[in-house]
Amino acid sequence: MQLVADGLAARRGSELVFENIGFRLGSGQAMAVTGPNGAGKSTLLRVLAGFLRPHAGHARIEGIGDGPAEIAAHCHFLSPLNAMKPALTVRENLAFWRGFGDTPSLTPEQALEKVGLDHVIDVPFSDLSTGQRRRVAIARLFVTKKPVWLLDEPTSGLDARAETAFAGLIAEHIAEGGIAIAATHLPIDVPGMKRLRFTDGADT
Ligand SMILES: Nc1ncnc2c1ncn2[C@@H]1O[C@H](COP(=O)(O)OP(=O)(O)OP(=O)(O)O)[C@@H](O)[C@H]1O
Repeated sequence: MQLVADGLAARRGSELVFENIGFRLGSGQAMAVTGPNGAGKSTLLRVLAGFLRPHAGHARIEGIGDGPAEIAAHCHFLSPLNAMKPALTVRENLAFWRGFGDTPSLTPEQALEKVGLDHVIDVPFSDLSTGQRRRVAIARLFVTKKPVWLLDEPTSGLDARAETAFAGLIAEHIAEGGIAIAATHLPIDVPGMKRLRFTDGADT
């Protein structure tokens, strides 16, 4: 499996955010996307996930198909907003996401163990701390299995220990043949991680 971007350009409103972005990531590879605020890192992830139509170029997962629906079905998108319902408990939120995907994987209990948070399983999401919310959002990556992880500022709000643990989870995911792309301002210590740097304006 390969995630391929060819000559990608994206607009937000009338603004050209970036152009001419190309890369190829195979199974077992991870890439960090870095650059200043507003450079287009989140926009790139949204284009890759199929949420935004590129202005030019295209993205595809070779071996799967290149339609936006096929790509979306094979990607987890971890947004800074966490995508959890505040009034539901952690268990209920993770059970919802587990039922939502095509390929259920770990149970909510097992996924929470991955992020060291099994003790909050029956707590409403709204009662968690910022870092705990982020860790529950990370646990979502494990309740359904998808080979491509698109991670927008995944370690924001995490303490140093949780940051290291999450780098280990990414390393585990790619060792099992997955692909991960993280838009980040904070270094993520995954051995062999590739880099794509956006400069102010748009090019690499
Ligand atoms: N929903 C939106 N509607 C219109 N313009 C947007 C929208 N979201 C982002 N933009 C614009 O697109 C450009 C790129 O934003 P993007 O969020 O991709 O940057 P980023 O590199 O992820 O920034 P940050 O480091 O602050 O997260 C910015 O100029 C921003 O103002």
